[in-house]
Amino acid sequence: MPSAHPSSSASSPSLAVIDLSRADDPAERDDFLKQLHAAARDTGFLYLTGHGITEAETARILELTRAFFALPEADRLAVSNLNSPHFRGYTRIGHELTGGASDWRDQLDVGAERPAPELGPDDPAYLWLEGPNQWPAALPELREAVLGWQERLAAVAHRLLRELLTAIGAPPDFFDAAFADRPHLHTKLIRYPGSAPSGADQGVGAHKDYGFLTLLLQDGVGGLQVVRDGGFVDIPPMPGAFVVNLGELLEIATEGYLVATDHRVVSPPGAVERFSVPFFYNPRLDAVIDTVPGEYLRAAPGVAHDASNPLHAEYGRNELKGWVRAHPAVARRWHPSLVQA
Ligand SMILES: O=C(O)CCC(=O)C(=O)O
Ligand SMILES: [Fe+2]
Repeated sequence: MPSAHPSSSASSPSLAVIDLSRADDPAERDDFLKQLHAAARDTGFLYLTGHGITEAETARILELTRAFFALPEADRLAVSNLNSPHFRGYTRIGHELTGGASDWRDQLDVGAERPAPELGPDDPAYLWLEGPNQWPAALPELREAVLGWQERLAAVAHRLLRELLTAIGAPPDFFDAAFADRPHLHTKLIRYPGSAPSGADQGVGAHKDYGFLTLLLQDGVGGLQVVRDGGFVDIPPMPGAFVVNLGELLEIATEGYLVATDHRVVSPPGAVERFSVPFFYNPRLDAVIDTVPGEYLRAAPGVAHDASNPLHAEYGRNELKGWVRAHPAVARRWHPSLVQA
């Protein structure tokens, strides 16, 4: 039974290692589903192997991520997200907020490449989240590489989501319509530039992801932590594995049976840089997520209410909530009506 005790920290928890290739082996399938069910239910976090993404692909995306952040600041600021009503582009270090405090990281937000929507006054504001990306002129190969990566990971996430539904005894195609045509894919290239001069160690503050599934590629530095038994525990990098976690929409859809778990990144020490590339697999913005049917519901506790973080079953609303909270300067510039005075 694969169970990881990753190398770097003696206190690291055992996080399940789920080998997706076992899903296709009739002799292994039942055990695979049992393990996936337990991992999703237990922490909502797991290591995913057997996903079919090659070492060369992951090396390439990390290499380009490093290359992006090595560009002169002027080249990065040329694609600032302040230019984008769609929250796409570059956020400078310290300009993203989580829990009201600055995250000590910079990042490039990318999504599905689509034209800017033409919206009327009655259209939901979350449709602004669709639109074109901003790409750095100084690194022309980034566009094709990131969009290709995003499509590859979407296919893995799609398989995994269907297996997860099967694992809890639900119809595997339950979300297919919600994801059809225009899934809201999102990829972030991130750099954590070491400790903040203030001494604060918030790489990214504790949060839940807003959508369905996150597939995270992290380099070898470490710093990711998840809540467990009331405290934070390290999720060390595991070569060849993605860290997968569940987002708020899966918690809503399963009435709290599956949970979106709080996680954060502690800044690397001193001048050590850490790079990571989370990919967020999300449905159409206008999808309204119904409860997934199944026997499992007998054990579902209901969604936990947190007044500081209202959850919305209309996916676009839930996603927009997150963007406005994390990037208030973009919201103030382009969508002032969404920002409370
Ligand atoms: O960089 C990481 O390891 C995690 C980032 C994360 O949780 C996020 O951006 O939602
Ligand atoms: Fe996250």
